[in-house]
Amino acid sequence: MSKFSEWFHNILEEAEIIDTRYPIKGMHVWQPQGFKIRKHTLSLLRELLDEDHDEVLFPLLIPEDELAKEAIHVKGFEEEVYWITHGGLTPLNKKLALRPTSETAMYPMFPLWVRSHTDLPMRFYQVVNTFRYETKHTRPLIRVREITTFKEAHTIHTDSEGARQQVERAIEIYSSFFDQLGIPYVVTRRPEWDKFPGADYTMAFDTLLPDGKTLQIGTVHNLGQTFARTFDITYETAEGEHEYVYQTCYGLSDRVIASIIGIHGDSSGLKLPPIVAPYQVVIIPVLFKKTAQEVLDFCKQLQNKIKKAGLRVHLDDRDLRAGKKYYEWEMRGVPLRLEIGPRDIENKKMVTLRRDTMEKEIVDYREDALINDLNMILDDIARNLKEKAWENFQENIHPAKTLEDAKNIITNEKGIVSFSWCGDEACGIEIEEYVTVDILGVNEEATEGKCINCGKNAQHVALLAKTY
Ligand SMILES: Nc1ncnc2c1ncn2[C@@H]1O[C@H](COS(=O)(=O)NC(=O)[C@@H](N)CS)[C@@H](O)[C@H]1O
Ligand SMILES: [Mg+2]
Ligand SMILES: [Zn+2]
Repeated sequence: MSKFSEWFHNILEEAEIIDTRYPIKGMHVWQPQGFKIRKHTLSLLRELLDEDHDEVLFPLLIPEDELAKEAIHVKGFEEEVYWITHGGLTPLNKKLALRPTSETAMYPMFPLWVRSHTDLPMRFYQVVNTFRYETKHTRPLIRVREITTFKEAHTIHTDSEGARQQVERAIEIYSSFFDQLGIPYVVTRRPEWDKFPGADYTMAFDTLLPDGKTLQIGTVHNLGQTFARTFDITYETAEGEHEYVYQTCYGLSDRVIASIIGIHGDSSGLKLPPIVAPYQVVIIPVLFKKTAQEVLDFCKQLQNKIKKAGLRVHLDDRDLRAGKKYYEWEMRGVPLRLEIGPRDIENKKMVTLRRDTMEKEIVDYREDALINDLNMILDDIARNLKEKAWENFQENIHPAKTLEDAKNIITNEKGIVSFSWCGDEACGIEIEEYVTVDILGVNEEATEGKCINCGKNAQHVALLAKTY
């Protein structure tokens, strides 16, 4: 996968995921196949969030003075904000920002919603497009200027313990989400110098793409009371006092879909986890002159049976060579293919091809157990995709004893380097400069050992990697 970037761009085009020919850099079109994958990914995410969040929808535009209120936050975004300056031919007396994220759209409204401690906790999320004028190299789904699939959650709590617990809860939700997609990840606390602008601390999910670079696929921020003070979000305590609230926010984006494609894909194309596949099963009838009608009739009722059981199934009865059909559905990543010919019907057999292993099998066609048999295979495909992805991920985490080791690993193998770190900012910046990549953060406390750079006692096991 040394040519991962080329492979990635090709498969987006060939599998008709998105069309990057839209005439604005960093903004792309979701085509039907990609849109379906996105739709199924989002329905899985909503299922997880709807447990204890309420979905809302805020305006896209943010008044300039609201955006500017939180100094650190606006500093972090001032180079990335798109502005609206006119309504038709009329210049606006107040510029309007396109949301880069929605803290400054939502938080001016929260004082109108939050009155008493009995109103809390509140947990909202929205799935919207956000806009960031990314100056670094844009890449489809990975670093875009219109983030079309931005899920942002924003929660409000009476005390810091509530916010801390919500951060843990968000990490559980994201872990379950990525686990169901078979995407491996490491969770770290971002270094002070790389946290979300305005946050007390940032927890981040990083995965690894086949070119050995990590991709930040989700972040959870503990905002403390910073935004509450800026936007005057207070609640009345049981004792009739007024206290500032504590907040968290956590976000995911199109990068989740980039990871599904990039991590599970292979040289034949997409390999989709059944849970997000537009078609989970494709039926290919093997047609000969004499028996074509009989086979087609059989496959039609097979398709109806599978559809009725709630599986997404497609019958490809086009007048095309079978081999052409096999190539296409393998490229589009359909998890399971059934090939049905006249002899199979006679012998009560069917030929299955699993996209994850590319293994063909002749299995019994068991009329009454068919749906169960198919679900067993699909579940096994999901499990196998996840296992293979985690194996590969873990193989690419390398411990480094010295800075030299770290630099060599990053230069030769890329991947993720784990090392002992004192946790001191100046030392951390020195390490980043020497190894010329980012410290992802710390993900567990170190008990013994010396800092890889300054020799002081190590406080943490830290990770570093070349990132997107
Ligand atoms: N230009 C971009 N293209 C694609 N995904 C992006 C881009 N910028 C950020 N993301 C993704 O969006 C996630 C959330 O963005 S963020 O800035 O870290 N956090 C927020 O905006 C907070 N308001 C939480 S919702 C990031 O973890 C990253 O996965
Ligand atoms: Mg950014
Ligand atoms: Zn150190």
